[in-house]
Amino acid sequence: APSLPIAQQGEAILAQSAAVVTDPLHPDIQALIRNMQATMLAANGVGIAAPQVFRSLRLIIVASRPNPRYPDAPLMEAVAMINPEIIWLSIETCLGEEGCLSVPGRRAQVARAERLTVRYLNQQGERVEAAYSGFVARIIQHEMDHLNGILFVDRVG
Ligand SMILES: O=C(O)C[C@@H](Cc1ccccc1)[C@H](O)SCc1ccccc1
Ligand SMILES: [Zn+2]
Repeated sequence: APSLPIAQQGEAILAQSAAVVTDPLHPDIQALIRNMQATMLAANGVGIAAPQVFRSLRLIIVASRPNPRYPDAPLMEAVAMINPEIIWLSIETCLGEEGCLSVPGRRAQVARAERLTVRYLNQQGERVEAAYSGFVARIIQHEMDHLNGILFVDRVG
């Protein structure tokens, strides 16, 4: 699958709220998921949201793996989350360093909820509810922000 161009900070699409995916099993959506995964891997990302590849759709890929900043991050299979909704966020938050494929060269400490529960449709169109914590929860919150037109730099004082 080809690597797609990544929208950079300043592109209008990154500040918009993305649209709900109406047909998760549509071939276009299945192809987009494959292309987003390839794009994320080529860019050494641990996540990516559809608006970042110029598709204003509520679709994210989450793929934590150990990295210099988070050496104990879990190694996980990339998971596609279609129409994700965070249905619970812990009150406890934690600070962690973030970067963004759309804001190259910037790193900042961002406060995020330590734990969350997310409801989404998986690549097979099945409803899933799952709990996450730590770095994976951070990635999900970062990617959900992209679906709502928010960049991590908007959250830094
Ligand atoms: O731009 C994106 O959405 C992908 C980010 C995801 C991310 C979310 C939270 C914390 C860090 C990154 C990219 O993966 S940025 C590259 C990267 C990878 C590992 C650690 C930090 C930054
Ligand atoms: Zn980002």
